[in-house]
Amino acid sequence: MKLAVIPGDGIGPEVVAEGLKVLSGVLPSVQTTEYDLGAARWHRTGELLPDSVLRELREHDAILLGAVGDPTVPSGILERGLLLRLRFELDHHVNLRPARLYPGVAGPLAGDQAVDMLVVREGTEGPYVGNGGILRKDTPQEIATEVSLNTYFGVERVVRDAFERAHRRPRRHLTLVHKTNVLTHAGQLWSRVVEEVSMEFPDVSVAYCHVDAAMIYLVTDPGRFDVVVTDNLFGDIVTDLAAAVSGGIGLAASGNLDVSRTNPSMFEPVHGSAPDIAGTGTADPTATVLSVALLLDHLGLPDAARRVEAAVAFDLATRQPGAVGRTQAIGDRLAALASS
Ligand SMILES: NC(=O)c1ccc[n+]([C@@H]2O[C@H](COP(=O)([O-])OP(=O)(O)OC[C@H]3O[C@@H](n4cnc5c(N)ncnc54)[C@H](O)[C@@H]3O)[C@@H](O)[C@H]2O)c1
Ligand SMILES: CC(C)[C@H](C(=O)O)[C@@H](O)C(=O)O
Ligand SMILES: [Mg+2]
Repeated sequence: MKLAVIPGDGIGPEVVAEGLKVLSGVLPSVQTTEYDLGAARWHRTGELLPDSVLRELREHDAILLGAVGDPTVPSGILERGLLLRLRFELDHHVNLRPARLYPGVAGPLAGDQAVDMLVVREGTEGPYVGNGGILRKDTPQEIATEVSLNTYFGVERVVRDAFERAHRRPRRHLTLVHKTNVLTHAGQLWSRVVEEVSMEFPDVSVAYCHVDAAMIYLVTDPGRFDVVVTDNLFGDIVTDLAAAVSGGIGLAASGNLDVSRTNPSMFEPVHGSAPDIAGTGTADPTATVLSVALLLDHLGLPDAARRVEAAVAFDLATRQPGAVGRTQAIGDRLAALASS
């Protein structure tokens, strides 16, 4: 298995080091190649993602990424020019983001709320495509637009993937999260496609929820969600809240998948480079380790994936309440548990 590794910025390299410890424990044959991409390279050379590097990345079976983004680089340069360029060039149209409250983890919600959901976020369309611009810049008449792109092709393939995943889960329930009462053009397309594809999955029950109300239910009644399918921007926001109600952003994993397998898929924690804690050794590497489990599943190694998840479950169930974790200590423990 040839894995490209992009540690990136801030806590990215810290959590990726622990993810790789766990991965090499369960899959000793893994061959890794590290790519120096991110703020340091941009400062040094002005490069974000050279075409030659992109070509090399395509030769790998998968990519593991830490995080990108740095306070010394103008906002959006690394995010658009590196991270989103990777997702778009490699056609990562399904952004898989599970959120599960593990036993023993103290979530912020009152009572014993169960959280076990899978957000299937569209990854290559929506307002993320950069469709827009600025007119009359730096004048009082300035106009900025970001036009959300939604194609039948793009919506259908992610909705279909979400139904297939819902069909394989015990609860077989799918919720479309959107804002069809206001974004009527895109909303009609998403609703119609969900209705159409649902005909092929009669065993999957379907619900609809406006995104604003979904924020209420994520806090008051998260158990109502099983698979959630949504667009790129709503999915970004929904998954940070889903992470928060599942014990924190330090536990939230993701996979950016090219379901057709034409290009390597990319696995990364949901969180960013966390400049506020970078270098303190306190970043939780669990999100990266759970992203490694998603990677193993994607590569057809479910036994190894389950061992990694079981290691995380055991670690979370036995962590000292309130103790601030140390990145390396958590990684060492997870690596030992997963490979024992
Ligand atoms: N996939 C990515 O590479 C990605 C994702 C989100 C944000 N970003 C970028 O990261 C930078 C910082 O963004 P932000 O502050 O909005 O979001 P962030 O996710 O980096 O941090 C939000 C909060 O969560 C905490 N946090 C994040 N990861 C943690 C971990 N593993 N363990 C413990 N605490 C953790 C941080 O300390 C911070 O308080 C920005 O440049 C942003 O664009 C990148
Ligand atoms: C950094 C940014 C481009 C990215 C996104 O919006 O997708 C991040 O927030 C994420 O959730 O992976
Ligand atoms: Mg995000």
